[in-house]
Amino acid sequence: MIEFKNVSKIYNINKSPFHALTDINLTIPDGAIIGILGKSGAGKSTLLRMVNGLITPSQGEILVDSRALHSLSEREQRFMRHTMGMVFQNFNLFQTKTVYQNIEIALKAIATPKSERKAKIEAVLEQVGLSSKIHSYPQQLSGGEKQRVGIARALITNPKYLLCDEMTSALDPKTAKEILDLLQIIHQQYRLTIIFITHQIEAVMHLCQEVILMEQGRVTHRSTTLDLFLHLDNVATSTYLKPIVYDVPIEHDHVYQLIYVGAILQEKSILSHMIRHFSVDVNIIHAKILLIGKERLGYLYLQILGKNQNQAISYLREQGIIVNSMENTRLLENIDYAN
Ligand SMILES: Nc1ncnc2c1ncn2[C@@H]1O[C@H](COP(=O)(O)OP(=O)(O)OP(=O)(O)O)[C@@H](O)[C@H]1O
Repeated sequence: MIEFKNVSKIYNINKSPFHALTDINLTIPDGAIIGILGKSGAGKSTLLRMVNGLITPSQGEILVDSRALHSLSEREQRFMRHTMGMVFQNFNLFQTKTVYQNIEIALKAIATPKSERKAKIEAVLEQVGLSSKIHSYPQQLSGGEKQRVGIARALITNPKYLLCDEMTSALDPKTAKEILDLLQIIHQQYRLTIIFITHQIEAVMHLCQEVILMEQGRVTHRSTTLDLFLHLDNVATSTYLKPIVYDVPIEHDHVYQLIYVGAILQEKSILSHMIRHFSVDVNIIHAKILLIGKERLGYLYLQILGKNQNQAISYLREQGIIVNSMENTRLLENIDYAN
């Protein structure tokens, strides 16, 4: 388990203090697969690098498996670092070394006897689907393959924690998805704790059960990923997430946003029932289905007209559907696309 207790980090920039992290309190339980999401400069990398002691806090403390990092001797810190694998956006591979040699470096660091290295490296390369590239150099590999080497190098020391720093940000969407699928398999197989920092919400939606949002050095939200999208309107810092859901201007009156999990609308014929029973007119403005892990989350924008409009909406809510009025929403004007 990893715990942050009142952790702050102050950098000195041109002799002025700069608060990169402010009063972070977090617990990351063993076996979690957790996404830390925020815009560039939010403090994600600083936070991640504190977990393995690469950056020390200015205030507060970090506990790994109930032991405060700052209280560890140098030898103990080295040992603790070996329980943590790290994967980077830019792969951090030695260009003049082969795939085999790049991974061997990690084994040398923990003094694995030479006689044991070959079998371990072959096994981990098979695991990440890269056996055929064992003697290739990084420049002979695609981005996805380089990241597989990065993952293999992180896994070879049997870490308990996997720290992922924007690891899919340099990859095209299809390759990124393949890498995330691989991480999921690794997570299931080894029950690793995975901390995945990113500014890509799509990666979090695909991989992470839980999400932490960061803004300007603070944690502003934590929930399951599904809950984040069920209640996006309640999340103060979600303006740059909203285009995922709201990508059309809503110019009509009496438009409501319906949010529901799974296929409940079709299975229970809810809309047909509502239209018949309450004699309302319904126009579909926009519809979208998001995949959160294996769960389907539906967003439906409906114009609902008629004198029984309010009863119809109450009925939808009784069926477990979240209904938000889009009245007075100036959607596109409010969206901050920069991230
Ligand atoms: N060594 C440093 N010295 C001074 N300022 C720093 C240092 N490292 C980071 N910062 C500043 O701290 C803030 C947080 O940086 P950090 O890299 O943790 O953010 P991030 O969310 O990971 O951003 P990105 O997604 O762009 O990597 C930024 O404003 C950055 O400029």
